[in-house]
Amino acid sequence: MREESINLRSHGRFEQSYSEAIDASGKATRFDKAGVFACEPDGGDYDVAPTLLHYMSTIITQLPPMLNENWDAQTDYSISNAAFNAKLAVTSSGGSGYPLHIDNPQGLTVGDTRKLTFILYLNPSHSPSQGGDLVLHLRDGVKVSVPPAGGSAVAFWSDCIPHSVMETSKEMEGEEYDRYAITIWLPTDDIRMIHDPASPFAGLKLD
Ligand SMILES: O=C(O)CCC(=O)C(=O)O
Ligand SMILES: [Fe+2]
Repeated sequence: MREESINLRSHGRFEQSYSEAIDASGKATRFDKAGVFACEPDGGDYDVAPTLLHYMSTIITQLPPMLNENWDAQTDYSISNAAFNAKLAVTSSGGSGYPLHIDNPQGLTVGDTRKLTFILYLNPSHSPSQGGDLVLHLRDGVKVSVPPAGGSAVAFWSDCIPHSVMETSKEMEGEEYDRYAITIWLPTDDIRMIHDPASPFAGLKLD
């Protein structure tokens, strides 16, 4: 899938990636993420990236029912397989990263029902010295680092888990060190689960 991602890139399918910062009044401002480029693969990419598209459709159809059968009555997150969005992102080698953010900070105020962020890393030759770890900022200052090693996958709540991507190493430049990841966001069918104050992760802040 890394090869397919590189081929999509050489077909000009990646664009500068941006994020939104939310100020105290709740207003969102866009800013570019330096050295990060993204592509939203769709059916038209099938010829170039068939494995990626099969993978995406397998996650979208199989992950929600697998998760949903495990919830109990109090915590039924009702992950949906009716809709999704997916993004292939490359974070360039040589010092690029993502600032601390929450994927779905605004939630229902902007009609965003994304609940689960699922990421698969496409970096089979990753070594720890390349940097680019995903860092999840949990309660009580607990931070969990996930190296973006090929084949590793991580999932977290889109509406409440602050996370960042550490800079890729400035000493290791070159295409072979570019950090590829595919992210799939799954919404919930139960909108009460978005920014649910009863969630054990409610109220985590970006600091
Ligand atoms: O690639 C990663 O590890 C995280 C990406 C991310 O945070 C995002 O796309 O919102
Ligand atoms: Fe994110």
